[in-house]
Amino acid sequence: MKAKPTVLITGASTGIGAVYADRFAKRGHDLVLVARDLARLETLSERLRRETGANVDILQADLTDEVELARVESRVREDARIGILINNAGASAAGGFADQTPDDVAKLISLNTTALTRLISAVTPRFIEAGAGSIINIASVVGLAPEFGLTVYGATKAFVLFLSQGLQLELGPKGVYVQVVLPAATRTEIWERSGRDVNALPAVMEVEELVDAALVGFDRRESVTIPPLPDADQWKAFDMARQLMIPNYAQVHAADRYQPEKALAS
Ligand SMILES: NC(=O)C1=CN([C@@H]2O[C@H](COP(=O)(O)OP(=O)(O)OC[C@H]3O[C@@H](n4cnc5c(N)ncnc54)[C@H](OP(=O)(O)O)[C@@H]3O)[C@@H](O)[C@H]2O)C=CC1
Ligand SMILES: N[C@@H](C=O)C(=O)O
Repeated sequence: MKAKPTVLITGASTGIGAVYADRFAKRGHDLVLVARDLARLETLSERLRRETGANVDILQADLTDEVELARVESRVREDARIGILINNAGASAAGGFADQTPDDVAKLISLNTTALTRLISAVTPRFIEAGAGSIINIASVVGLAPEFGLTVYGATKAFVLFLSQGLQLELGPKGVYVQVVLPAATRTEIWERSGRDVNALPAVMEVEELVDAALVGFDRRESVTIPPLPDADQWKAFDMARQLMIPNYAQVHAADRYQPEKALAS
């Protein structure tokens, strides 16, 4: 029987990534776990080896560090057993845009977008060659809602959504499946790490429920999975409205409302 693909998960030391690790190990996959906290990665990998018999490798890396990121890129580029890449590592930042320093902002962009994109870029040629492979990108509903006030974080998640949708169009026909997952507030350390009190939120999903729901979407080969959204038709209508505008962008002239003579008259 053909071996199940190995799953490389970034941000696997805790939270959403650690639950993905648990679920894929229980489904019979070997794992490569990536994060900075070696002790936590070891504790998790020992448990998963013991409980499931999975082979679990650890890659300790700070994905905002170019040299350490390059090691993870080499691994996904060269290890032909890795057939599923889960780009989960991510962080938020305390305060609003004006409270965040240029360094805070750069670090957030580097982790949430640059590292994620570089890993996809490293793995893609191999997946295309194989005509198979899956990429799961963890975005956020915050990427759809500037109203939440997490401006740079939300912008990175909007990037992840757009990137994933573009990759679905480009790589889908080549046999590569790309899923983007948009959780809403989920009980993990991200809140405390970014100076927010999770208990002050109006509704919080437990992390196991979030991951199990995202995996239902994965098994259905959904392109966009929004576990907390009760009515899937709302997303479909939103995406359809976007697509309906596309043919209207091809114009030789600016719209009437921007014609200077008409603008003056109105
Ligand atoms: N929880 C929520 O409410 C929501 C979360 N998300 C997204 O889900 C993903 C997972 O977040 P969540 O589990 O909640 O957060 P956690 O803070 O619980 O976990 C984040 C994970 O990313 C790792 N990580 C953080 N910084 C780095 C780094 N520089 N290099 C490598 N690994 C790093 C952490 O490990 P270590 O510290 O060991 O490096 C940890 O394993 C993120 O992309 C987040 O944006 C989306 C919507 C809602
Ligand atoms: N993790 C949250 C923000 O910090 C979210 O994406 O809802």
